[in-house]
Amino acid sequence: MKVIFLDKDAHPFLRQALEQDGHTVDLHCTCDRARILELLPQYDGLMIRSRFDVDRELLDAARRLKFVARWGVGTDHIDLDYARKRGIRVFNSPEGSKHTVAEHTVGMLLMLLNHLGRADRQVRQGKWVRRENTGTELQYLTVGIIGYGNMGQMTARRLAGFGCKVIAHDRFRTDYGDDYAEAVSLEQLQQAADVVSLHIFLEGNHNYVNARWINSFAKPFYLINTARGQVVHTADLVAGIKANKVLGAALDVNEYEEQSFVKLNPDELPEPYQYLRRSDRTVLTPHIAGWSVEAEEGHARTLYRKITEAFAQTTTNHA
Ligand SMILES: NC(=O)C1=CN([C@@H]2O[C@H](COP(=O)(O)OP(=O)(O)OC[C@H]3O[C@@H](n4cnc5c(N)ncnc54)[C@H](OP(=O)(O)O)[C@@H]3O)[C@@H](O)[C@H]2O)C=CC1
Ligand SMILES: O=C(O)C(=O)CO
Repeated sequence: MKVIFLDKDAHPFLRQALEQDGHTVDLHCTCDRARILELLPQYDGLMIRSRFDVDRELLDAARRLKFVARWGVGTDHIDLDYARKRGIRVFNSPEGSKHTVAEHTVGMLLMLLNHLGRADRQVRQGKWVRRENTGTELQYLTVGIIGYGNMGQMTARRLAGFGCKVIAHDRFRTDYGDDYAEAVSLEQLQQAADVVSLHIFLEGNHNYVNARWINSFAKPFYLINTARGQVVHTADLVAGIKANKVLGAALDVNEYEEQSFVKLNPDELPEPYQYLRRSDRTVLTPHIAGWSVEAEEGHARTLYRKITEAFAQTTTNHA
């Protein structure tokens, strides 16, 4: 097979293993989309993170494409229905990043509960503030996980060690097959949770966190979002923080990240986002929950396994 890689920073394992199996791998990392459309007809496989939308136009250009290997998890930029119709397999690699997402989630939660971001900034500015930075112990809290898939399960497993109560709501499943979280309905979660961590995908979940959803909680709560920015309606979240319905928010993703940090000055973003930047009750990270040294190799090995299992043309010992 001929495979085109659109990411020069990808861990070398996948490329090397495919080459050792006799496939050809070409790196085209700096091309723009127009050039990729010209190149694609020659390729059987496409390896991509999230640089371009893998939409109908791109899939049509790739006349002999057999697979798309999504280096990472979210497939919201891939037209999965059309790929399926064309018989193109789509592989992703949640096995690679589920541990680091879980650790990042817990890290952000600890930052919120213990005011670590603010305290760090204050000490750097020469301020020694203690009472205002008094923490809240996780062990006495109930953490509600929304979406009990790869990331949700790993987060529950990490949280179990802190002694807190972990409950989880997943839209279809009620038997989780583990002891880390108790399965509950959304309404039960909204009654009990002190912390909510979002681990749902974007499809069908735009503005999932909105004013009505926030106001349905029995108690003020902390919100963590490592899923997708557009799952949260930012203006409604800010209103919730101002009304003390939301005690704090840790966001690794935000609804403006695509159009802003790539193309615009963050200072030009709308006011709700400026509020999140100014507030002491937020923790903001640049969509890095899924990034760790170990995850990179994990993505490479996972995709190699999935590609070779699907096409079963080679027998190797790499995986
Ligand atoms: N910040 C980062 O760097 C990273 C972010 N992510 C993001 O994390 C998210 C989760 O990934 P992953 O755990 O692999 O996804 P999974 O598909 O494994 O899990 C998501 C779960 O959420 C459930 N679900 C979807 N919508 C709802 C809803 N409205 N209410 C309750 N449950 C719902 C799904 O149910 P069902 O399948 O039954 O429909 C599924 O069980 C994705 O958006 C992904 O892109 C992932 C890696 C890194
Ligand atoms: O893999 C994903 O879905 C990510 O968001 C990583 O950047």
